[in-house]
This record gives sequence, structure tokens and C-alpha cells, in this order.
Amino acid sequence: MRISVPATSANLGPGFDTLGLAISLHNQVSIKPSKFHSVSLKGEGSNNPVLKDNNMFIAIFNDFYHNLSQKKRHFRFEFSNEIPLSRGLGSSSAVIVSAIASAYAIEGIKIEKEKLLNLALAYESHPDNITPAVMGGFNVATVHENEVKFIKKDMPRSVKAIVVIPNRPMSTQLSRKALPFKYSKEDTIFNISHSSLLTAAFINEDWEMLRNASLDKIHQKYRMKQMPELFDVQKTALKHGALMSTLSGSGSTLFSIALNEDAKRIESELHKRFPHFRVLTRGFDNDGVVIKD
Ligand SMILES: Nc1ncnc2c1ncn2[C@@H]1O[C@H](COP(=O)(O)OP(=O)(O)OP(=O)(O)O)[C@@H](O)[C@H]1O
Ligand SMILES: N[C@@H](CCO)C(=O)O
Repeated sequence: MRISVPATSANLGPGFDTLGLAISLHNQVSIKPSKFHSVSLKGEGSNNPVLKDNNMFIAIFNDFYHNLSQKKRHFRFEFSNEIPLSRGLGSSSAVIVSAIASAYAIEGIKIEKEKLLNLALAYESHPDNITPAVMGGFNVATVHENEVKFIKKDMPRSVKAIVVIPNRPMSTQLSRKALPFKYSKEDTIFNISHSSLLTAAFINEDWEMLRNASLDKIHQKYRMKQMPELFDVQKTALKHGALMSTLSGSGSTLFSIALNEDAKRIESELHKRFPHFRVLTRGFDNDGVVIKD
């Protein structure tokens, strides 16, 4: 059995813990019954010993598998990871979502995507990464009485994601601690209005609106101060024609959207100016998690 799950960019500026979309950058895992437990890792995290010895995917998969099957079996896990760890591209959501989906698939139990999403909520309390990881596309999501309520919109092929991935991680847990405890009424209203406008702009594909609508006052500046070069990355992307440029999730990646015809040029300007960071241009993923066979 093989499974594929996309990277996700959450918040999109003002939509803290609410907005997110899926990017065509995937983790894949193949799982086969085996005499002994074994793990092979390629790509992101392959030289991280924690992923071999204490892997979050395997822990979640085993919990669900044992509950569903009431059996103890060994498996060979072959991971091929494109999503960098702790860079704000939803690596933890990808792991949670794909581990739960795999446990159901290996037992031959069909699981509805809505149920998968709500099971994933037990591991990540904010729905802005897990929703696009499950559903693909652009999503507006909230949690109401312990259930994710969301609306999805497919992303068109006419726009691309450009991600600038720094060489240093930012953990979500620590990055959330950098935020103020309270916000002023002005900043709260600013974010509600911008997040609402941004949502409408995505739904209507009104790309010219993104630049203003993606402004935020409640999290980016506090987090980006920890890596001030990110302000330059954001300015450079916007100066060269990005439609919007925001901190991806809790960082450290800077996520931009550009029209197809501008994307390669912006990528090359970012690459020239920030040669020590990785710069990638990708399309968007509208499928979310997929069981391949
Ligand atoms: N491929 C992977 N295999 C196993 N565990 C992983 C993998 N990728 C990420 N993790 C786990 O998720 C943690 C990173 O989660 P964290 O929430 O800090 O970052 P993120 O999900 O990449 O960022 P964000 O939530 O801002 O998008 C890692 O420390 C590791 O425990
Ligand atoms: N909304 C989350 C996304 C990262 O997991 C945050 O900004 O902390």
C-alpha cells in the first residue's frame, strides 16, 4: 500500500489558525507486512535519527492499526519525504493525516475524508494545516463543538506557489509562544476584515486583491523578528511581482503566490538574493491525501 500527502501553508497572513492551502510537494510512504519491523527513509529527515527510532508516523499508525485490527503485526515502512521538517509547510499535519489514513487502508477499511479530518484533530488542535492536507485546495476551516467545519475551493493552474525555505527550523510550539497574550481591538478588527477579504478573493480568484488582503497584525511580525532576513525575503518577492507573500504557518518558510508567467522570474530573483535558502516553485494540490494502491 502506498500513500501520498501534500505540504500545506497555513494562515496565509491574517487567517491565523483558519486559512490554509495544499502545495504540490509530497511525502509518500509505502507499507508492507513483514517478518520484522523495519524503516527506510529518503529525502527530508533521512539523516535525522529521531525519524528512525521514534517516528511520529509509526507511533500514530501503530495506535490506529492495533485498535482497528486487534492484532500485532510487523511492517516495513519506506518513507520518501519532500516536506521539510519544522519549516512551516505542515510536516506534522502530513504525518498525522497519512498515518491515520494508512492504518485504515492496510486493514481494508474505507474511511470518509471528513472522518479522517476529525480524527486528525485529536493530534493538532488548529485545523488550518490538517484540512488542506486531507482535502487539498484552499480551505477555510474552524472547529465547532470538536468538529471541523470547512469550505474548500480548488486552486487553478494559473497561479503557482513559490516557497523560500530557510536553513533553520522554527518549531510550531515555540513559535506560538512568541505571540502576545492579548491583542488590541484595532488589531483584531484589522485581521478579521483582512482574513474575510482574503477568503473572498480566493473564492472569486481575484488575484489583484491578495496583496492588500493578505496583511496581518497578529502573528507574522512577532515570529519573523526571530529571523529578520524573512522581512527582506517578503519585500523581494513582492517587489518582483508576487501577488502575496506571507510567513508559512509558524515559519520559517516564506510562502508567495504568483501568476504562472511571473513565477520563474521571481524564483530566480529570490535565489540570487538568498543563495543560502532553498527556493522552490510548485503548483497547488487539489487532491489532498491519496491512497495509491
Ligand atoms: N516525515 C516525518 N516523519 C516523522 N515525523 C515527522 C516528519 N515530519 C515532521 N515530523 C514531526 O513533526 C515535527 C515538526 O512539527 P512542527 O509543527 O514543529 O512543524 P511543521 O508541521 O513543519 O510546521 P507548521 O505546522 O508551522 O506548518 C517534527 O519535529 C517531527 O516530530
Ligand atoms: N496556525 C498555526 C499553523 C502552524 O501549525 C500557527 O500559526 O501556529
